[in-house]
Amino acid sequence: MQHALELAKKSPPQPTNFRVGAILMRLEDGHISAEGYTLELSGNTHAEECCLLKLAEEHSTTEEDLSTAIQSPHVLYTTVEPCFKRLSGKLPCVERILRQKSWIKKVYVGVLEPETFVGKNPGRQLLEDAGVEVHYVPGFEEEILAVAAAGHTSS
Ligand SMILES: Nc1nc(=O)c(N)c(NC[C@H](O)[C@H](O)[C@H](O)COP(=O)(O)O)[nH]1
Ligand SMILES: [Zn+2]
Repeated sequence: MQHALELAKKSPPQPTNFRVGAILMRLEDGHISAEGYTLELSGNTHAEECCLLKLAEEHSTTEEDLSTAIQSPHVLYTTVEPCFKRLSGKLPCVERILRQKSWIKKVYVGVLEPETFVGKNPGRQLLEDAGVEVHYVPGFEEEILAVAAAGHTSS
């Protein structure tokens, strides 16, 4: 989670989203298959989205078809829990993860999504219902939120 937080710090501060870092780690050996942070790739991307897009690129496939290219189970670390709704209307990360539930078996989150933009985030339940475990990693909340909201007007 510390590594994901370092990634989040690379994200350009914006008032309209959170700065998030994410890592896709292979379960069997801890190999980092992909990592990303908010807005790393063009197109108003989320950190989790960047991980999937970069991995798809690496396997010469699309994000949608990634589950045909990846077999070994992975865990996703993300400093802020995956979004279930986006003000931009782009596909939320919970949906993106559900498409990959054959190989993304667990999601570790550093904080639950603050209600700043879209209110309560029921994404965790959707993931658990689909068989993707969601684990909360305590101890990083304060720093994760400070980084995530760095682009917001100081409240
Ligand atoms: N888990 C997560 N990873 C991210 O990389 C990111 N930026 C958010 N942020 C959640 C927040 O709810 C959305 O950023 C707003 O709803 C605006 O939506 P867009 O980002 O413009 O699609 N959440
Ligand atoms: Zn998202």
